[in-house]
Amino acid sequence: MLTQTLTPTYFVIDFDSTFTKVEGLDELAHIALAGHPERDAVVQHIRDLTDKGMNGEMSFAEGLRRRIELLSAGRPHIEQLVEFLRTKISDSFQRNKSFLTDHAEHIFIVSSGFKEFIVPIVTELGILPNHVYANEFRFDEQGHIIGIDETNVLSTDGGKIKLLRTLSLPGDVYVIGDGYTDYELREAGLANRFYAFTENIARPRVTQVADHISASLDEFLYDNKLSRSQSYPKSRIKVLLLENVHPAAVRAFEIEGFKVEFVKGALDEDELCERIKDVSIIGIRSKTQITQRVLESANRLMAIGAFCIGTNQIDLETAARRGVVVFNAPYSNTRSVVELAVGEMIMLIRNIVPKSNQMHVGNWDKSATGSFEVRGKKLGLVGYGNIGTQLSVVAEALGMEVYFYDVVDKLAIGNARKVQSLEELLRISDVVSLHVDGRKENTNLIGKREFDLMKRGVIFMNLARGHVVDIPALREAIESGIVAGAGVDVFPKEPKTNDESFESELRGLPNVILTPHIGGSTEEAQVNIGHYVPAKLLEYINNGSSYGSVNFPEVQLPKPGTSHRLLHIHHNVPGIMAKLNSIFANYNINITGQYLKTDEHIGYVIVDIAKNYSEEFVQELKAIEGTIRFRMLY
Ligand SMILES: NC(=O)c1ccc[n+]([C@@H]2O[C@H](COP(=O)([O-])OP(=O)(O)OC[C@H]3O[C@@H](n4cnc5c(N)ncnc54)[C@H](O)[C@@H]3O)[C@@H](O)[C@H]2O)c1
Ligand SMILES: O=C(O)CC[C@@H](O)C(=O)O
Repeated sequence: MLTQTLTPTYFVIDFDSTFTKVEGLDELAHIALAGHPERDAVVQHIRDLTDKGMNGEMSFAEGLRRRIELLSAGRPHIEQLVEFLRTKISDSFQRNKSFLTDHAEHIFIVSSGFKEFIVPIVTELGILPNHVYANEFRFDEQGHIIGIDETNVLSTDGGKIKLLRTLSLPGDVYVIGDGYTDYELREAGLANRFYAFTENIARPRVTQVADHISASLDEFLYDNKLSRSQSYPKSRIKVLLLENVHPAAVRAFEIEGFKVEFVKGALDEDELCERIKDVSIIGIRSKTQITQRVLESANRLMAIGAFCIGTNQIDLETAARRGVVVFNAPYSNTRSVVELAVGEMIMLIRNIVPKSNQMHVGNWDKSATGSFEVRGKKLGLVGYGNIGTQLSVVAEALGMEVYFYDVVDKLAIGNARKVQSLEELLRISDVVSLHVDGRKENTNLIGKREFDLMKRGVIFMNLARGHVVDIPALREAIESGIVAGAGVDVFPKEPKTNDESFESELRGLPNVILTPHIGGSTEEAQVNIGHYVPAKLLEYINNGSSYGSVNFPEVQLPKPGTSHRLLHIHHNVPGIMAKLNSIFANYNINITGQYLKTDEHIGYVIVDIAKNYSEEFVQELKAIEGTIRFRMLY
């Protein structure tokens, strides 16, 4: 942790919706009114009164009096409330217990809530009991709440102001809270700064007047250069998710405390250059092009998540040279593509599409002409990777003979047979299915020459990438009868959103199944991807692990434990490690773990250190010639 301290400063912290995620009095009503026929309505009434008070729309004293009247609670309910509040302490307060204990002498809880439930909670995190200023209940002999201590200054309008005047703190005062009454301390000149705390609730009337907005305690501590649990506050990390990725992904980043922006469609290059400026993580699918220009506009970008298999839409090399790690989901939708390919293959070879279309206009054409079984037919797979091999297994189970051609020497699975050239594969196959990756060199891999090599009456399928097939040549092959049926899921030019129309020379042809790039679009695949890709990205952001990346040296790391972890990404040129190590030696810093992986262009070194470090040490590491990016984790 950074160990700088501040000149004498007092921290005045609110309780409800700041120290805890909820409003204590609202929750007390919820507990006390269990079984009451109108519980929801009464609790809602109490919440409305709380909100009015917090927003400064109602006299505080009046709101408090009316809430207490509605409560009908007693001591046992307060005990239950305390148990409940223990589970509702704001995440960033829990993470930063050491700040609360280390600065206990300078921290005051000033709240319009009640000591009976505030003291047990805050003292567990190191707050001194005599530094808690809050209201107190009055009880009857049976322990029922019958009112509040009206002599307590906090039960009156302007109570926090009056209290702070009496405290007369001898130094700077920073107020952290979510309510208007917290801001009023600043307005009254009793505080130097007011931080609107928005981790649990952001009230526009309060944030508008705040000196700063802090989405977490880490952000407050970061602003004030105080020791904290996060080197860089997560609430400042912006995640941009495009192309309608699964809600599981949004949740994963929000739970982590990141700021998430969600966009349903893709963005074009200009829009993206603008939107990506302050983004740290971007999630896309197949439509968004992450070009060199986009990457050059992305000043803060650390990682890209391709919520799909293909990564040809991303300039992977430029990303790596800029220290941006790219992850994809290499298997999450494989099965979905295979099932669609099998379904289409059977529909096409049976000539079902024209027959179905005829039925819709009233024509009954019961004939077997031009309809075949897949059993015993030769399936030719171009590309024998994850999808190709899985399709191979399923097709064999259907009784097909499987042949494949791959540029890499691949081991045949089951009874599938490897052929030596694309030409040979095209000549022998009854069904040709493309499953190559989208590298540039595969542009127009299948054109007129290749269609001319195929058997007359072949079934042709492309569920890989649009640019792999020369579309005019495919149209010609369909019209000339070489291709008897085609299934096409991917196109050289695809609409960016569902509102754009689809233009293609393949429209209107017989026995052609056109699908809108949905090979991987099943609920199962999308939910898998929605969990898988964020997990990879978070492992990289939180831990430094690049395992599974498609453009970066892969390192799988243990958790940093109590060490500080330094991540240094550099151009792969000689001498960098020697320079790094000499800086560690000069500052007498003990290394507890070191991991290094390089590829042709970059080096990625991770160093765990046991000792506190200074800002000069960090600056020296950053200044090493050839450094691309430096990050500190703890
Ligand atoms: N339609 C969809 O919704 C959808 C869904 C998922 C994947 N895909 C696409 O499907 C394709 C295959 O995916 P995968 O997961 O099997 O990929 P993969 O990387 O596992 O396999 C691709 C295989 O193609 C081979 N290959 C590349 N170029 C070749 C060439 N010119 N000739 C022969 N072999 C070649 C590679 O060596 C590799 O074995 C990718 O293009 C992917 O983007 C589409
Ligand atoms: O869902 C997508 O946009 C892409 C699906 C597919 O082409 C992939 O590469 O996984």
